[in-house]
Amino acid sequence: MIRRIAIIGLGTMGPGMAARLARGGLQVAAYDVAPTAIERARSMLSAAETVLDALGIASPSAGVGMVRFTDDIGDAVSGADLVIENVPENISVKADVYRTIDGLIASDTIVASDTSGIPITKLQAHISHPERMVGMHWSNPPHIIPMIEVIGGERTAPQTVATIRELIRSIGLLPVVVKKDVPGFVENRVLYALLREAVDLVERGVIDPEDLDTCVSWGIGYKIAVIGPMALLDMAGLDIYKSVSSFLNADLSNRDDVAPMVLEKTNASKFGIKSGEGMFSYTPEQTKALQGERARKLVAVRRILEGRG
Ligand SMILES: NC(=O)c1ccc[n+]([C@@H]2O[C@H](COP(=O)([O-])OP(=O)(O)OC[C@H]3O[C@@H](n4cnc5c(N)ncnc54)[C@H](O)[C@@H]3O)[C@@H](O)[C@H]2O)c1
Ligand SMILES: Cc1ncc(CO)c(C(=O)O)c1O
Repeated sequence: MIRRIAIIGLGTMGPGMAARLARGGLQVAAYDVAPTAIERARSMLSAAETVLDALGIASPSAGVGMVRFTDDIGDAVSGADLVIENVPENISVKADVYRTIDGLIASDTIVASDTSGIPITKLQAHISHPERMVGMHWSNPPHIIPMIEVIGGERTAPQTVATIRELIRSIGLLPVVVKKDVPGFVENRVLYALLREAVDLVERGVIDPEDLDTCVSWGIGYKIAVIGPMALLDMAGLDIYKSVSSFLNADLSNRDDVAPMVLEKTNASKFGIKSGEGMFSYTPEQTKALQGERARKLVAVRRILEGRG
C-alpha cells in the first residue's frame, strides 16, 4: 500500500502534483536540486490548494496528507513507497536521478516517471529494479486535470501497473492504462497530431493564431470535452468520416521535423508564458490574470462535466 511519496523536481508540474496527492491523504516529500525552485514551489503549492478548495476536493477523513519540502534527496526518498521523478524531459538528466536514488530506496519502492513521452523501456534501463518502474503521466495543470496515463515498459511487472492504477483511482482521479509503450503514449500522440496541423496552418498563413484558437476551442475542444473522438465518429457517421478522410488525410501536415516557426521562436528564447513571449506576448500582470482566469474556468467546466454544476 502506498502512503509515502517523494516527488523529485518541482518545476511546472511538481507542486500541483504534491498538492493533489496530499489531498488524497498521502504524505508527500518534495525535493528539487535548485533552492529557487523549492521557494517558488511553496507559493505554487498554496495557489494549487486554493484551486483544490474551489473544486471541493477535501482530504479524506482517514488521514490528512501533508507536503514537506526538503533540499536533501536522501531525506526525500527515505521510507518512500513511491518516488515520482519529475525532472526535465531529457534521458540523461532522468538517468542521473535514477542512479542517485538507486542505493537510497528499498528494492520494493516503485519509481514512476512523469515523462511526456520517453518510452518507459528506455528509462528502466537505468535502474536496478526495472520491474518496479512505471510511467505515470499527469496532464498540466496536474491539480486540476483528473486523467493520468499509466504505462508499463517491457520490464515493468503487471503488479506495478496495477498498484499505480489503484492509487490513482483511490484518490478520486482517472487512471488510463496505456497497453503499449509507444513514444508519447496516447494523450500526447493525439495532442501533437493536433498541434502539428495547427502550427502548419498558422505558418502557411491559412489563419491567424487568435482565430485558430477560437476555431479549435469552440469548434472542437468544447465538444470533445463531452463527446470523445471515438464517440464523435459515431455521432458524425463513419460514412462521413470515410468520405472526408479519403481526400483530407493526404493533405494534412505530415512533417517529421520541428516546424521552422517554432525553431525561429525558440532560437530567440521565445518560449511562451515562461519568457513573456511565444505565440502571443504576456506582461507579468497579464500572466497572473490569465492563470487565475484559466483556473477558474477549468474548475467551473470540471464541476459541470462531473454533474456538480
Ligand atoms: N510542463 C508540462 O505541461 C508537462 C506535463 C506533463 C508532463 N510533463 C513532464 O514532466 C517532467 C517535468 O516537466 P516540468 O514541465 O515540470 O519541467 P520544469 O523544467 O518546469 O521543472 C523541472 C524541475 O526539475 C528540477 N531538476 C532538474 N534536475 C534535477 C535533479 N537532478 N534533481 C532534482 N530536480 C531537478 C529543476 O530545477 C526544475 O525545477 C518532464 O518529463 C515533462 O516532459 C510536463
Ligand atoms: C504541449 C504539451 N506537451 C506536453 C504536455 C504533457 O506531457 C502538455 C500538457 O498540457 O500536459 C502540453 O500542453
